[in-house]
Amino acid sequence: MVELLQSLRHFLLDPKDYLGYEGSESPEARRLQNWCRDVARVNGQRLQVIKKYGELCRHHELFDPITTLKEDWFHPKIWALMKGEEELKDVLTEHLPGEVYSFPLFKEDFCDLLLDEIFNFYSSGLPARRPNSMNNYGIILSDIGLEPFVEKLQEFLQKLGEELFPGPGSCWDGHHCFIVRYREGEDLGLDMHTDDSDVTFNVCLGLDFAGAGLQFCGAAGAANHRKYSMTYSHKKGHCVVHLGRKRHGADDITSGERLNLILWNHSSEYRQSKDYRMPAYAREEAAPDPVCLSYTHDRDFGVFKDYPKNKQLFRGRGWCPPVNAEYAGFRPEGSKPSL
Ligand SMILES: O=C(O)CCC(=O)C(=O)O
Ligand SMILES: [Fe+2]
Repeated sequence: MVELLQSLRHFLLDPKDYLGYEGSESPEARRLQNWCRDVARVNGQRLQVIKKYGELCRHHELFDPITTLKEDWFHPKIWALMKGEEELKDVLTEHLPGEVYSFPLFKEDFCDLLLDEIFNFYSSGLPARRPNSMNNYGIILSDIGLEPFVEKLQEFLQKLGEELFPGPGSCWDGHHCFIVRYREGEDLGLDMHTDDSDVTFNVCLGLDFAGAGLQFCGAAGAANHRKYSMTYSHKKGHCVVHLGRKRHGADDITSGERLNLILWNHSSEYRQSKDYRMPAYAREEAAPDPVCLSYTHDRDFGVFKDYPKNKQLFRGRGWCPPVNAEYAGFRPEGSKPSL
């Protein structure tokens, strides 16, 4: 153990020396040097923002690394479940066994408090990275000083993950937690996708809105990957939890504004398993359901739908389905139907 920690320390302090690249001008050494420089720059900027926002934040209790989560933030049913005073079946709605569930997580007052903090960050004018390539208006919570809150929340939800999704829901040791925001003139909805997450929690924080159903299709690699399974309707304070590999997407908001907290959980242990490293990829059972099509991922999107405005650049970039998983009668976009 001591040796392992010493090696880790050596690598973190001086990766070039650790890997024997010191003094070398090889492409690998240069790549490593550039990578270290980029990571240091991004991390430096992030720490600056956290420090500055520490002086501007409104709800200090959210940022405190020491104190535990407050009972008063949580819906009484989930709190009681975690204390062993409620039964799972009385707290949880099972939408798709082993794949999608929902439950009340936060009290409405706590959603308002969290949103007050988020809007305060927006109005601070401090820079924030976008949570992923698809959400352009969200915030990564660790980037504004809320990493301790995210860690405590993940720990709080771990038992539930383990019970509902043995494997992907076990032994979480990483997270990516962010706010997504949808309103007129900004992002309206989200294309069909799977998450870089083993298990995803998605909590609606408000505000008032219409539309924005969360559509679920099949799991990546399953014969029904692009077949419709259900629509979840968001409710303030309620959380939907699903396998990251389940294909899902958000309908456009038709009025109002929606902000959700998304918690992606990673389990290194699960990621070393055969199930994760060598997943079976079944042939698709039939042509996709239109609601399950993705303009960012699918090779046949244009066969069934017109590309949305400003999304033409994705044409021809899709990978799904892989060649060996094509359904009978598949044709990629741009090809002529056979007579
Ligand atoms: O907008 C939503 O509710 C879903 C967001 C989502 O799936 C994601 O960010 O990965
Ligand atoms: Fe997602």
